[in-house]
Amino acid sequence: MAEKNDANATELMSATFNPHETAPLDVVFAQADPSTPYASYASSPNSFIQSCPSLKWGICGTGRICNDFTQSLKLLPHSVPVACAAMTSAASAEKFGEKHGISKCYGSYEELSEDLNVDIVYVGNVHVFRREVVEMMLNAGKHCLVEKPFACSHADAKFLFDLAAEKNLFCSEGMWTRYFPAVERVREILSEGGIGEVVAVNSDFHFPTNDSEKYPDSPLYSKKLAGGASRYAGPYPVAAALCCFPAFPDKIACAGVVDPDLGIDLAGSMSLSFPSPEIQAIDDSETKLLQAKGRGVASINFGFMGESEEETTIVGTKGRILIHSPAHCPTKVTLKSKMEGRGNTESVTWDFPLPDLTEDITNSGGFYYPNSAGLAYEAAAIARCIEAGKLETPQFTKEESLKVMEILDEFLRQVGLFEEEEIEEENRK
Ligand SMILES: NC(=O)C1=CN([C@@H]2O[C@H](COP(=O)(O)OP(=O)(O)OC[C@H]3O[C@@H](n4cnc5c(N)ncnc54)[C@H](OP(=O)(O)O)[C@@H]3O)[C@@H](O)[C@H]2O)C=CC1
Ligand SMILES: O=C1OC[C@@H](O)[C@H](O)[C@H]1O
Repeated sequence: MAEKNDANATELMSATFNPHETAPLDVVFAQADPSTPYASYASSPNSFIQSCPSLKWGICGTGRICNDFTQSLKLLPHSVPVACAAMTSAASAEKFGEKHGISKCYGSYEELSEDLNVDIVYVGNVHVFRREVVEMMLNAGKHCLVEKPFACSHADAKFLFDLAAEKNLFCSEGMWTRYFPAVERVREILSEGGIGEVVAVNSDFHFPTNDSEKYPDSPLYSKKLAGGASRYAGPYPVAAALCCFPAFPDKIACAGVVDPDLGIDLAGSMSLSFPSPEIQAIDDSETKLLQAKGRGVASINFGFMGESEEETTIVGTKGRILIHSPAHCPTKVTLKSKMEGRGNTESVTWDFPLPDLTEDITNSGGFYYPNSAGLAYEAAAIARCIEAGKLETPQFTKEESLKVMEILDEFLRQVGLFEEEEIEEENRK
């Protein structure tokens, strides 16, 4: 295997950006197409996240991911959390507000929805309440960024996206992976045909929860709160597969480990096959393959019972891409281009370091979850989209969210856990 220091890679690596440099940027993002933020990273790295337009955020929930998202906003001078709300206690909202310098702290989500100063609500409480909370925010005229999983069923997700469209509001699932420059780079390689036609994707995400959560008194293990590995970890590898294949899978074969007492899935695996949306085959003279575009397989697995390497590999007719661990929030990508002879590749790696933390972030306790500073990429992209009048982001569309939900529904159905009516009923309690 040859290691190549590709000129492009060197250029990108030396373009490691410092988010604390003053952004000279009135111009770059005024001109930037919100669909190509990666290009902005490459051409003007020091202002990649800093120069996004202003947006006033309301934070719905005061748990761990809400902490991390709010901390990440501190990297964006123009995106400001102006209000927060807790459903479990007003004291929790006060404590959260004090920690993050947010003056409006509400003891109910209704009050947050009525705050006229809030442009967009980050919905980061447990997902079993998605339908009622997002519906409330949309009905109050708020744009919404909704943590993954977007909802607890495809039906609920469709209902909420339709409502957002009817109200002409931005609404998106927080599939933050897609906004990492490393993933933007992957999409660029794919669209340039850098690995030929994609034929397979392998993606895993197992994180251990029994050492960090009170077992079993955590929402992760609660059937009533829609716990289970497929909803907490599953969206990432499913979305990784969908990033590479445009069609909906024609076959979904699932297996899972279900805890009979808890009634939730502790681990799962899925084999997906994707049909070809284009009937004509491509006669690729280099690979001597007759390959139908978009046809391939994905193998994904996820769980709560151990810690996996957490990588995504995308295999193409002319090479492969490795999204290094942690693949759901990656900073490193390797392209292995196929050379003559089996097993021979030429490899080039790109690093996209996370933004440095501000003192404010460090002094207020930093982050709970790995690489959460990268949530700033998502927040910045959304601010750009909203300013451009877009109702979703090109990085992760509503259509893709709906596909993820449909596949997760199917997983739960095949392992005997999907009771649509029961979940919907729970949502409304
Ligand atoms: N993108 C990412 O990297 C991550 C996303 N997530 C997603 O974010 C969501 C929340 O996860 P996380 O922050 O880790 O969860 P936490 O347990 O830290 O917080 C959950 C919040 O949900 C609300 N809640 C309401 N009822 C309950 C209940 N009975 N038990 C516990 N919480 C309750 C509370 O809201 P309140 O504060 O309003 O009272 C609480 O703060 C999940 O949907 C998860 O999938 C989680 C981790 C990382
Ligand atoms: O989305 C997530 O859910 C579970 C977490 O442990 C993980 O780090 C996170 O990104």
